[in-house]
Amino acid sequence: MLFSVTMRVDLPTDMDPGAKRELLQREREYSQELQRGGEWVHIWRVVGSYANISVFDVADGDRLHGILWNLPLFPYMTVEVTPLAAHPSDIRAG
Ligand SMILES: O=C(O)CC1=CCC(=O)O1
Repeated sequence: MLFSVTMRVDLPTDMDPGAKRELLQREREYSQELQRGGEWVHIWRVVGSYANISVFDVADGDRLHGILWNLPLFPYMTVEVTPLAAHPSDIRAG
């Protein structure tokens, strides 16, 4: 199943710089592992925002929930999930 996920990040302005660096490093490693595994298909920065739009290809909503819940940045995120379906006008669809 394909999902579009918008993640908005709001870190506390007074967060310890070392803790912030470590958190962002863990987030990057976690994300890149899922990208290499094929479940995190796209990640795009939203221009002008500390936010991304990502596309996930996962078995079901439970799997996506598990992935999102375990994001190191999850406690500092607002997440919006949109399930995707094939569009009949897509020229790539058989
Ligand atoms: O910077 C972001 O948009 C938050 C994020 C999610 C995965 C990642 O590597 O960074």
